[in-house]
Amino acid sequence: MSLYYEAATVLTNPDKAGGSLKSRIYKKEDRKSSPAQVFALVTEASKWSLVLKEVIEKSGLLAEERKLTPILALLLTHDLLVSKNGIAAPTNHVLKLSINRHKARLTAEFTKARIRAGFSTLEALKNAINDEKLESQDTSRKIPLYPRWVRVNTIKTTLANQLLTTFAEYEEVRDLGQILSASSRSKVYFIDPNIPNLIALPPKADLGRSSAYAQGDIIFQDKASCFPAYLLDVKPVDGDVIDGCAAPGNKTTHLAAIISEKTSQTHPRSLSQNVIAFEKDKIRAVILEKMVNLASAEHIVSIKGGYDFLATNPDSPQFANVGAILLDPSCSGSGIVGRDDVIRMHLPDPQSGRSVGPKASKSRKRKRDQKKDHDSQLSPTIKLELDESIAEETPVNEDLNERLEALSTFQLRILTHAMCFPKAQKISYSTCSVHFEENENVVFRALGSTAATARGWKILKREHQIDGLMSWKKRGFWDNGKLGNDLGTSLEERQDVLNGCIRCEKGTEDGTMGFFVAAFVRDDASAQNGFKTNDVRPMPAPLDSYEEHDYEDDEEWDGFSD
Ligand SMILES: C[S@@+](CC[C@H](N)C(=O)[O-])C[C@H]1O[C@@H](n2cnc3c(N)ncnc32)[C@H](O)[C@@H]1O
Repeated sequence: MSLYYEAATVLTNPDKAGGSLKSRIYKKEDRKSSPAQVFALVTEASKWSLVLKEVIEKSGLLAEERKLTPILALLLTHDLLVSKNGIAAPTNHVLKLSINRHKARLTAEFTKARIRAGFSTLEALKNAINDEKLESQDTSRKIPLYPRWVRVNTIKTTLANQLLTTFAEYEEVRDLGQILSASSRSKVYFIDPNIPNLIALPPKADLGRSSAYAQGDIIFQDKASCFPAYLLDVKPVDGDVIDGCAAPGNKTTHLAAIISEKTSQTHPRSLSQNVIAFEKDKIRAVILEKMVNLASAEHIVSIKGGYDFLATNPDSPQFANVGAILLDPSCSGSGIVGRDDVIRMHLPDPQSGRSVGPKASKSRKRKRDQKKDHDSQLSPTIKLELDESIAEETPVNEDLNERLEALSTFQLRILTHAMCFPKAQKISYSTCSVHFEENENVVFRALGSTAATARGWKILKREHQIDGLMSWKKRGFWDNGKLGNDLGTSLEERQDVLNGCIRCEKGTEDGTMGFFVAAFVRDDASAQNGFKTNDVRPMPAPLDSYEEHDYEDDEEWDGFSD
């Protein structure tokens, strides 16, 4: 099979093979062309596809060359007009013959398209395409740009060291906006002012094959996802830390990094503080283990794979030293943003140019007999994920209200369960949801629970939060219709709780996903003494209890990401 047929098969994906574009190309063994050649053709042709789609449509190529599908036409036109080496096929190859017949018309349409786009030379057009300037003008593209957030893994390295090595050729910019508008080739970084050891790179910065990433020196993690471990502000005096819902492990490894940094400052030789990471889903627990090992956090993290955090007994001696708990339970995922490291291939309309060209009427006659091309039925734009990534959460859309009720019941159970650990002094609760039901609603109901009142759990007020988050402006909100007013709190207390809640919005200049986090601390003086853990056990699961999501991403793990 020729390079073009092979590349077209990768794009149409008739076997419905899962995985990213890279894994589909590089893992398939029975291919004649080299994977690098197929990958280069597909990615380069995608970059040019906005322009070439127009060229092909105006030339009437597809109306005349019935052997060509829109994808084949795009790949061949790319090599004919843009590639230095031209069409990679013998002179008498059927595909080469069919595209070469239209060389004059395609070249003329290409020149007109370039001039219409405002570029006086081919070189200027090439530069604009490489800098994705045409893509960013494409109005069909609604995904806002997000930076590529990179957390430096301080278990293995330091920010200063990474800036001198991995990012040695990069230049620092002082404004996140410069990062958001930078092209993927720009070597610029921005040091985040809120979270230590976090930097932002241009949205499509490709570090997935860098040795720093492969060795676990850097971790791709959204800024908002770094808030919970940082807000928990674990210190050596806090003892062990539980991560109740850990996979794929971004927050677990962040907790481990914070512990390792603080311990090396205070007790350089001893590391008696552990993170106990629970993950109910066995497949995701394997991913968690890989991530913990890659981050070199295995001496700090003890993984409880396949364990339900809700089934733990808080009074068990193994948790006697647990002083802090991080909870990032399953949620609707409504705050998740589609990452922008996908490539888009804009396909020419197979019906275009039917009236163009001398053979158009003849080809119309043949129309009914013609077997429909497989890829002519594809959507006009194919989106392909470049790299594999394991999401922290899988968004769900169906039956939203019912889903939110079941999820918030589960989230409240898990939070009130955490409040029962006798030595725990701090808890962080987070979701990547934008819904009040899963966020402030859960916080208020947890604060009103017997578990909280018996043990004196309060919201961590804004003024007591760690500096980088105290200064964060977006705070919790109140939704009148969704939680009764009878909470037994004054308006002032309610406002204190809302101010303690931290929100991130997606699609803003902050460059984060939609996210929520709040922390709780124990105030022993206000605890209603005399309760035993059993008295304050959280409510039993309701009939329509939360059911685990079907995680789509349980295929072979190929690196970790947000
Ligand atoms: C939102 S994800 C956690 C993301 C993770 N904190 C991170 O930053 O990479 C929620 C995880 O909790 C797990 N989970 C849900 N209920 C659980 C339970 N009762 N006990 C332990 N793990 C649970 C899910 O399988 C899922 O992997």
